[in-house]
Amino acid sequence: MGTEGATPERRTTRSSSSLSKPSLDAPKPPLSTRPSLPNDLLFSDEPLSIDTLLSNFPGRGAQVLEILRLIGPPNSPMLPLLLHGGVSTGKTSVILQILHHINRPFVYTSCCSCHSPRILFESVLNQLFLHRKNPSNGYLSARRCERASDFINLLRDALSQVTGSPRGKKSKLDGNGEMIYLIFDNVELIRSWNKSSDILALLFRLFDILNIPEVGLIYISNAAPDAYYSMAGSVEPVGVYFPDYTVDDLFNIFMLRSPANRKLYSSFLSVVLKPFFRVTRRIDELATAFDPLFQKYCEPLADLNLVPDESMKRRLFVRLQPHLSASLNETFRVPSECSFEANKEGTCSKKGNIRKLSGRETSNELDFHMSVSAKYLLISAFLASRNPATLDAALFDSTGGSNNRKQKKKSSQAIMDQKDEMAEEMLLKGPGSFPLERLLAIFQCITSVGEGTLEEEQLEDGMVIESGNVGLMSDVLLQLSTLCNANFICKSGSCPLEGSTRYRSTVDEDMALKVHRQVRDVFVAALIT
Ligand SMILES: Nc1ncnc2c1ncn2[C@@H]1O[C@H](COP(=O)(O)OP(=O)(O)OP(=O)(O)O)[C@@H](O)[C@H]1O
Repeated sequence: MGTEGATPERRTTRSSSSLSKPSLDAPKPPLSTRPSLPNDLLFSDEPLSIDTLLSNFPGRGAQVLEILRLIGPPNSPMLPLLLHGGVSTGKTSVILQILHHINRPFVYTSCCSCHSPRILFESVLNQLFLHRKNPSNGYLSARRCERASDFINLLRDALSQVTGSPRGKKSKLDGNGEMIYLIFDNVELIRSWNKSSDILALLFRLFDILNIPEVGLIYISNAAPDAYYSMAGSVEPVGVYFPDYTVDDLFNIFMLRSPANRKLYSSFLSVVLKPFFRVTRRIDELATAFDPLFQKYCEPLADLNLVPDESMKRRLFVRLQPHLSASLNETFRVPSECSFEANKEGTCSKKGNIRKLSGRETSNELDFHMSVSAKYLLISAFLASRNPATLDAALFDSTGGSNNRKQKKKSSQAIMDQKDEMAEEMLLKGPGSFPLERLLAIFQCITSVGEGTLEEEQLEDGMVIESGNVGLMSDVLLQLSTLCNANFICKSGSCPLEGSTRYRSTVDEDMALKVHRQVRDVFVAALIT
């Protein structure tokens, strides 16, 4: 039951005992699935102890404790939560194991397998109605839940049955209501659905719309909270950020999965982890690369229980080295292409959207054609998303940047220091949104600096694409719309105060650098890196 919306291979059936509070005499029937834990360590229906929970997630202690604090005791209402961070940072597995630990009922729906509002609505309702569509619970098999109003009505009915909260009345948590959590995973994918803003607005306003304190809402997203800030109702979700793992975190995470011989696996990790860390920090990608490499590493060993000494480690390493390079190339190549494909198709693939690369051996080639002004616009959007607006005055002058080369020489050290300080903060927050005016101002600034380069490129190409800055500016809105359609820039809702649309760059540093290499502007390079 309740597998719609969930990634099927991750879930097993949740037992009824795990769904009702231990204090209740008669356990309620199951509501949704107990997920099989993604690291395959825990399948037990017994609640997890806090120690087990924490030890299952190296590097996530702070997030686990923070979420537990925000969820609170069994009968206390909670504010909606938004768990956000990069791909494979443990958001889903952490929240599911937390619910296993606190042993409370929940409904889990992943937008990865929904594709449309109807499937999303029905996934939630199916879990709540135990897949029984019949007249007695008002959920008819012939009826498709297409409309938001139907969804809300049916959801209220189902929730009031589950929580004991009176239908249509504002209930007060008095210890009798059963707390239930609705989890919506990968909500960033909704942004590529039809009428995405309506459905996002509905989901993020459920707290206000339902007004049932026994319902806890938990959203999980790869995108940062301000992608949704205009969607939230009067109550904005409380954000919990899942940063990328450090190399030590990854070592501890992989040691959890280690085979019988921990010393052998540890010596293997000490060889492979650092080079791979420069290419990817994603656990799924690392695991895919490490499994065959570990087999290669062990091949010369007759006894797998052997504890390798230093000379043995060296021999194993030398033998592994060619496989290591090949595997590194493979890991580097495949996801970069996936990531680009995802962008090109305007889809936001679950595993291929955000790459945190620190490797610099990237090709200078873009596999597609883009006009010069589109390239500058893409770079401008990247800068606007990555740099706080407060730095603009320091980075770009009011003359449109024509004095920037000189100014940069004088104050580059101060600016770079300021940039360094802010870089870390920006990295933590993820790409920010910006208004059109700011994008145009940056665009104007960097195109006026890059005019010489532009002419060169036009001659190289053998045709005149645009003539100077005036030409660049004239079709900038057209280019913006093209970049939005190609998903290099996305609209991130409108500012409630100004009412104007805001944008966000979706490209990573690697892509921005490739584009920059094509326009070859020193000033831009200094800004990006
Ligand atoms: N700290 C950790 N310790 C052990 N395993 C982890 C940890 N973090 C993530 N994993 C494992 O990495 C894999 C991906 O985790 P998960 O799906 O929870 O990440 P996510 O942030 O929800 O990813 P996405 O954004 O793609 O949905 C799972 O197999 C999970 O068990």
